[in-house]
Amino acid sequence: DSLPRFGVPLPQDLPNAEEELERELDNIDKWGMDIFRIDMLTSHRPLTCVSYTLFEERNLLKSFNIPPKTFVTYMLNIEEHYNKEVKYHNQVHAADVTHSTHFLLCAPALESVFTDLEILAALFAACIHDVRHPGLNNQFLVNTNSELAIMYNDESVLENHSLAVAFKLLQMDNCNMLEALNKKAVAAVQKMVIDMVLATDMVKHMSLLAELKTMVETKKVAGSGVLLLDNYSDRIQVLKNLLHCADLANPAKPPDFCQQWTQRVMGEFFTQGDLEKEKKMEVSPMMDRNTVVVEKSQVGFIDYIIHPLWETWADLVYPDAQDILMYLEQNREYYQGQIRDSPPPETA
Ligand SMILES: O[C@@H](CN1CCOCC1)Cn1nccc1-c1ccc(OC(F)F)c(OC2CCCC2)c1
Ligand SMILES: [Mg+2]
Ligand SMILES: [Zn+2]
Repeated sequence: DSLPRFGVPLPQDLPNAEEELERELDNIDKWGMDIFRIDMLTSHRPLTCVSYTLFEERNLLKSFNIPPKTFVTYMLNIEEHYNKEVKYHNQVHAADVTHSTHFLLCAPALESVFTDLEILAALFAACIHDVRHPGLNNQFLVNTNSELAIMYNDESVLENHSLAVAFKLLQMDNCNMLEALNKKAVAAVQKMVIDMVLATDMVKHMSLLAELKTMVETKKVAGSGVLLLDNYSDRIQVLKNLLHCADLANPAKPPDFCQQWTQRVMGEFFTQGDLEKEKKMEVSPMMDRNTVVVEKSQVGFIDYIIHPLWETWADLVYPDAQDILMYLEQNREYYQGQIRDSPPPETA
């Protein structure tokens, strides 16, 4: 039983789904790839389709003797363990972050900087980084003394849970995509994946950004312009920031994608806010559907979190991320313009 061409069976009711999907996947090396259309064309299995396409394109299945059937079985299993009812932290977000991770790894400034093992670890981390996300944030799980918060002693609860689930699923029948790697390589991948996924916890944001800024100030560059990273600590620090950037890339995407992501995340946040109200808890900031001004929140999010992070990343890989910064500034202007009675843009 051979695998379908893109790893996943396509919807029967769409006559030319395969050629439509091929057309979308032709953009896999572009920032503007339409992950929402790929979600539709794959009957909501974008993660398996995108990860399979990327691993094939990067020749990682052959390099690490990963049987394609095992890879697809594991990824479909991981995809099943993303929660379809959750509006933002579902398999479409995971596929988007995996694609963004791939794109950022393609930066000329990072050319031949990372080994195939490190690239495998980064893509794997992106695929699994939010698996089994309940659509509730760490603070809520801690405040409600949830099973998960108790299990992980209130520390990076969601991130620890996603990692544990991902490595547990690896042990299921015909799912161990790392079976051909030697013990040392498996241990190295596992450590890198743990370090990267734990770094996606937003509480780590400020310290991660501070380290990135220091790295930019002291960055060593080879004659060819590629980054010189000669120890694990520097290498994993760049990979942690790369995944964190990919996780926080929505405001740096083309406007219509940015706006779709905003709708999804507000849907998830308001659902949590409603639950907090129901439980007579204090409603979290940005989660009260009766008081949040979405456009203002997005401008603040971009100004205080997203732009500082992406500006620093763009410095690190200069001049590679300039068009990403352009989308970010475009989206900021859009939201600023949407704020009622906001001052008109200065005329030139
Ligand atoms: O929660 C966010 C950071 N906190 C920092 C403290 O203040 C509240 C927001 C980051 N985060 N974590 C998970 C998902 C997201 C997250 C991802 C895309 C978001 O917006 C858009 F790009 F789609 C997003 O927007 C929220 C709502 C308005 C402003 C922030 C949030
Ligand atoms: Mg997360
Ligand atoms: Zn995420």
